[in-house]
Amino acid sequence: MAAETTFKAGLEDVVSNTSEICFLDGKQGRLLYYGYDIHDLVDGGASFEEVVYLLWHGELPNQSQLKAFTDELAKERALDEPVLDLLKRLPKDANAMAVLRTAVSFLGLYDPDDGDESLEANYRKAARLVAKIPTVVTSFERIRQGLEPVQPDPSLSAAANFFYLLRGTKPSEFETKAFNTALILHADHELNASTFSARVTAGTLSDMYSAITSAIGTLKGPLHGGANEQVMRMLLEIGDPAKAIAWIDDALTQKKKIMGFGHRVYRTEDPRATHLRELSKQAGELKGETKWFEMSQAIEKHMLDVKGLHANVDFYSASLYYSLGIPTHLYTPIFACSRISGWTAHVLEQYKNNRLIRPRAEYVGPTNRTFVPLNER
Ligand SMILES: CC(=O)SCCNC(=O)CCNC(=O)[C@H](O)C(C)(C)COP(=O)(O)OP(=O)(O)OC[C@H]1O[C@@H](n2cnc3c(N)ncnc32)[C@H](O)[C@@H]1OP(=O)(O)O
Ligand SMILES: O=C([O-])CC(=O)C(=O)O
Repeated sequence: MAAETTFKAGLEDVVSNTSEICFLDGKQGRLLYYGYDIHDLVDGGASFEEVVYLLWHGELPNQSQLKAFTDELAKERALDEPVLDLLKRLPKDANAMAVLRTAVSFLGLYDPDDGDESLEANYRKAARLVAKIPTVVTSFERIRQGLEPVQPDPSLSAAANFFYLLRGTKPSEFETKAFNTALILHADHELNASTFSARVTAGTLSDMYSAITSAIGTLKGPLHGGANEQVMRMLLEIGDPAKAIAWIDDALTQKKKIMGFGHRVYRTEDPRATHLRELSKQAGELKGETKWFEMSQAIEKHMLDVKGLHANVDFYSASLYYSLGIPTHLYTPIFACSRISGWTAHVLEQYKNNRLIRPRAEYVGPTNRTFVPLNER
């Protein structure tokens, strides 16, 4: 049937809304949050909390604004008893992203602002989500390991607190700095699939928790946030840097996608990979085990040579997190611990200037068929 509008597979390059939050230049490899280049935020020593504030308010906080904001976030980190109870009752071998999706949906029922759809209430819900998601991720991991969840430490930054909740001990300066950088780099990325899905849900004027639950389910897939875990599984399967090229060639011959490569928007180096590559190198050196970094580098070079594809954000985050001693199945939940800042920023922006998001499909099925009653078929 004649299409009323042009069909673009995967909505490639289709512009769905205006946004002030994130500027992405796929040709130049530039990524800006509210006009600030991520390289400047990282090299200038910004904290993840400053970036969250920027994404929600469009301006960097001054010192007293930042103090009030970090205090607000730190106060909201602990989980209510029913949520901890739920985590204890879930199957111990459940997928960590499925647990997060379930727990976030459940958290909404206990939010004191549940049912209040004012913008002020939605900012408070956003703060609770940013604060509590790392607690959900780490608490379930400890429960899974047969350990008691740890109480959040309000004196620690978001980055340091994550390790504290996971291990019960404070992280090193390098671990905190590396993780803070990873959190900043994953915070927002314009209309990626999970953010789009959050905006579609918010666009029906459904609530914040529904929008974020949609986003978590979307991030989980291996073509999106789930790729970082698949990258590490690939590196572990290869096992030896000397075997990497043959492994990749074999996978490419079988028309398999190599996880951590390619991007819908970037046609050059993903600017986030620049930092993650360096952090992965440093983390490997500090650990005295550089093989995962070396293997990653060999694969990166080969993929560029034979396929012209660059590493994306998920590629070097894998070997970085591995060298930081983080279990592989937590890599995608960690992505969510950061991206929750961008998701909530986009949901708030959607609420402020809402229009239902409802594209069209180009119909390619049959038409004008004659109905035959059941007893005649
Ligand atoms: C946080 C993030 O979401 S970053 C992305 C994380 N995802 C991954 O790393 C998974 C691996 N990468 C991919 O699957 C893709 O590159 C995506 C999903 C990121 C982008 O997909 P699209 O924009 O739809 O590109 P598409 O899949 O059509 O690829 C275009 C061509 O490049 C090839 N290609 C793209 N990525 C890869 C890859 N990782 N390995 C091998 N070939 C690839 C495709 O096979 C296709 O080739 P063809 O034209 O000969 O058929
Ligand atoms: O923008 C995208 O399509 C995927 C991505 O890199 C991200 O979500 O960080």
